[in-house]
Amino acid sequence: MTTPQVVVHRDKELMAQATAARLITKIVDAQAARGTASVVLTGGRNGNGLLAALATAPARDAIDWHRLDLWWGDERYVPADDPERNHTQAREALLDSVPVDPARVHAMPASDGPYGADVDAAAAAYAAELARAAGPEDHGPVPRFDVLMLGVGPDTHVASLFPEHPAARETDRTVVGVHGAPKPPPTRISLTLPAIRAAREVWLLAAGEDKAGAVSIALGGAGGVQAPAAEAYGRSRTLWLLDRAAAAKLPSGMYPPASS
Ligand SMILES: O=C1O[C@H](COP(=O)(O)O)[C@@H](O)[C@H](O)[C@H]1O
Repeated sequence: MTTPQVVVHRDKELMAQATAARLITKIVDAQAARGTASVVLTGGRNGNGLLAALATAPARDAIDWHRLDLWWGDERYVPADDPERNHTQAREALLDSVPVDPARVHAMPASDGPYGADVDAAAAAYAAELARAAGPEDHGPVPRFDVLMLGVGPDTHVASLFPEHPAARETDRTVVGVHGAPKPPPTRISLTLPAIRAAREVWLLAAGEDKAGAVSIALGGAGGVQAPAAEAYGRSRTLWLLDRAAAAKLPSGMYPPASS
């Protein structure tokens, strides 16, 4: 487990812009070192805010978009063109305006796709796609993603791993179908904590006062079943990227002064 590092920005707009700049640098460095980069996207307000900031960042053209693999941490199991899909929202915020290679955009299956209503089969198919992408150097069933991003929900959920739900207890499978999620829509697909922990870096995003309780619980020593965000960490780095409102309930000694 890597010890979480906490960075606090003045507000959610600055947090999105600073995280976009951080992500550009990380992708460019990974492409220079290994030829390609792999990033796991998150849905939700902060994930989409980051993608929108990336879309307007002048330095976005430093990324070689053709040599970037994009995966998702979770998906709402609805039809492919549903506006609630994380993939649809990512396309609108960024992906439709940059030259990504469609073969490297690994969207999770949709409910009107080949698996129909069988979300467990859809999750197994995504696990198989991840396993095919993993090389010997990854030493496991998923690639060592360069960056895996997670929006933190007000209840401490990350991806579609909700507190006390079976998916948050999964220790074997890398991707699971989620049934009866407390946040709509109830049927979802999610990476599990073991898959999340395969990433080199895990970045947790939280902005707004409705996230302050979740941030303090997760960083205050809770377990991963009660607070899934608490046990989402990367192999070499775990970074919590917050705005002041989301950090309001943390002890001030836990992080450096917020950027102004
Ligand atoms: O439903 C979801 O919610 C979380 C957090 O979303 P937010 O709007 O509260 O920031 C998100 O991380 C997840 O990907 C998404 O499916």
